[in-house]
Amino acid sequence: MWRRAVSVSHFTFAHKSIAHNKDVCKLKFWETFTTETPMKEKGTFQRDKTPFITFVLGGPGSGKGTQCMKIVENFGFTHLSAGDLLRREIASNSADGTMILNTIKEGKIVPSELTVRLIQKEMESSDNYKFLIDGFPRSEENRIAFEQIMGVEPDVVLFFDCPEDEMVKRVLNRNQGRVDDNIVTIKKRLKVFDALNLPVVKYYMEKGKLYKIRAVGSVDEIYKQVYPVFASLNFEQQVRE
Ligand SMILES: Nc1ncnc2c1ncn2[C@@H]1O[C@H](COP(=O)(O)OP(=O)(O)OP(=O)(O)O)[C@@H](O)[C@H]1O
Ligand SMILES: O=c1ccn([C@@H]2O[C@H](COP(=O)(O)O)[C@@H](O)[C@H]2O)c(=O)[nH]1
Ligand SMILES: [Mg+2]
Repeated sequence: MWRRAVSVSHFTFAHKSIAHNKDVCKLKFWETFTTETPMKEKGTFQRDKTPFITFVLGGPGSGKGTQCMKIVENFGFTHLSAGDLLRREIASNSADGTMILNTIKEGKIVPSELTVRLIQKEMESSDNYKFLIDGFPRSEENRIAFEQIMGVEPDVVLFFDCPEDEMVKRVLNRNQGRVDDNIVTIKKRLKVFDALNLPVVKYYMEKGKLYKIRAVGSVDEIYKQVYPVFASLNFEQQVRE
């Protein structure tokens, strides 16, 4: 099992509060939004090098992917977008492709074990040890499955807090041909986010691992809040010419 090498307890600007407090405890609704099946077995992730894992959370269109690209450039992380891994499964006509496509179209959550196995495969085949896991965990089920299968927890959790009207505007303007970038699915994704993802945000806030980023303004303005989180960890930065 991987063991933690870097403690986050020395961070100087811990998270204080989250928006939508009234919405964070709606776990009982999870069955409405997920195609979850029970976990079959517990396991642990075997690898030589201790990983440094950052979960990147936030609603649809909050700018997770955009900010991850900048973190990769400055700090040499490997970016694993759970949504991209699932879309790759669809594109490769895998056995689960149709189920994944239908789940994404409905804005629901793909069974945890499937997503965790995709992330696990990418992490285990990577030479890197620093990972940004973008758009995961989407629910407490996801979080628990990751911990059980991988045997590790994240070191840092970023939460991009963005007003709904701004998220909707960004998603509708994204123009990347995604099947879920339409107003009907966006409304469903926002409901799922409130009901299932915010409890995960709350969990990591209570664990002292959460960094809430106010995700409004320009990309660079937002990144000014993100940069110090990683700079404070003394990662050797990539020098770009
Ligand atoms: N600060 C910003 N201001 C305006 N537009 C932005 C900003 N950040 C990102 N965008 C744009 O908004 C859209 C959504 O951003 P992005 O794909 O990074 O969000 P995301 O959180 O990864 O969304 P999803 O969860 O749907 O994958 C993109 O078209 C991106 O270029
Ligand atoms: O862990 C995950 C991540 C994503 N999904 C499904 O994919 C879409 C799109 O995800 P993005 O992060 O916005 O790219 C999401 O709405 C879910 O349907 C998932 O099930 N589990
Ligand atoms: Mg994204």
